Amino acid sequence: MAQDLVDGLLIKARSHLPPPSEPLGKLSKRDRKGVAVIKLKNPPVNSLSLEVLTEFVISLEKLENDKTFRGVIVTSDCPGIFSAGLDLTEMCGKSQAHYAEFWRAVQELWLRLYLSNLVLIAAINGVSPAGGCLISLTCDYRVLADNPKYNIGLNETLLGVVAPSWFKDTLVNTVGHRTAERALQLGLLFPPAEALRVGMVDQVVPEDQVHSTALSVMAQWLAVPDHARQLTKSLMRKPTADRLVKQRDADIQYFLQFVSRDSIQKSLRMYLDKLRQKKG
Ligand SMILES: CCCCC/C=C\C/C=C\CCC/C=C/C(=O)SCCNC(=O)CCNC(=O)[C@H](O)C(C)(C)COP(=O)(O)OP(=O)(O)OC[C@H]1O[C@@H](n2cnc3c(N)ncnc32)[C@H](O)[C@@H]1OP(=O)(O)O
Repeated sequence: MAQDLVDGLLIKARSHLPPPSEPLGKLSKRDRKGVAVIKLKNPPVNSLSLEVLTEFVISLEKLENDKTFRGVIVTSDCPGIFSAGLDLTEMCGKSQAHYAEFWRAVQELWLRLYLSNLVLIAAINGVSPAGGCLISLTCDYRVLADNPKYNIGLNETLLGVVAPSWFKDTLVNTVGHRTAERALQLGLLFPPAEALRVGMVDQVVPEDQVHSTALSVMAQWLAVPDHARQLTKSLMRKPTADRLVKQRDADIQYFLQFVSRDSIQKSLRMYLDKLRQKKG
């Protein structure tokens, strides 16, 4: 039955988007079904570039505004990779204006996801570090594929950077203070069994069952009247989101100051170089 709920929507980097005459949404078709699937598709690693962040926000907004939609499954189109997190090249060697625009887009996506009226289920079908993990943490429920390579966590400290307070809050609200503190300080990436044990994900299932499980879970969440579920979600999450909303500009200034430091730029370059040299 749950299969009837699904329809597709692909989020891709702008350069890969279909031409304007062929819009992303085939809303009439999806109208009848009520659930969309957002598949991140920015090969090779689904890094969250400014373009992807922007497209993601636009797509979510469309779905939020179309009252026939009640739920979204967030998943990946890149085999083995849910998302490699924020695109490191957006934070390296760019202008202050670019950093500000990028960070505002990161904030915007987080706010949209975290406060979404829709039911969001993450079908995590690949590795999910830092920003990738954050996206899943904003969802209402996380289903992770049982593959020992599919680590998940906020590993920012290993890059020499710091997860901002709202990343930290999102994790604390999911796994509790002590687990979050240890995970954040050590930059822990949890394999599936550990992720389940600490509550970073809600379910670990065989890889070929991630999507069907997400669908079943969606059906359960959609069985609750929307208004009651939405108000409850807002009660739980709005105080956390409001902390950022009240100081968005200050948060951007913090980010600018932090990311512009020579030492931080050096750390990020070294990390990127290490990733690139891995192949050679
Ligand atoms: C009190 C003071 C507080 C102050 C706080 C203020 C502000 C906060 C400041 C900063 C906050 C920053 C928050 C950051 C969040 C992030 O999300 S950072 C990103 C973290 N991501 C990672 O660590 C993952 C890195 N990638 C990998 O580990 C692997 O790539 C993989 C995802 C496991 C996939 O592995 P594999 O399939 O083997 O692919 P490759 O490693 O070969 O990668 C292919 C190409 O992709 C490039 N790449 C990988 N990840 C990224 C990325 N995140 N961004 C950009 N590019 C990436 C990689 O370099 C390869 O490129 P080439 O093909 O070699 O060119």
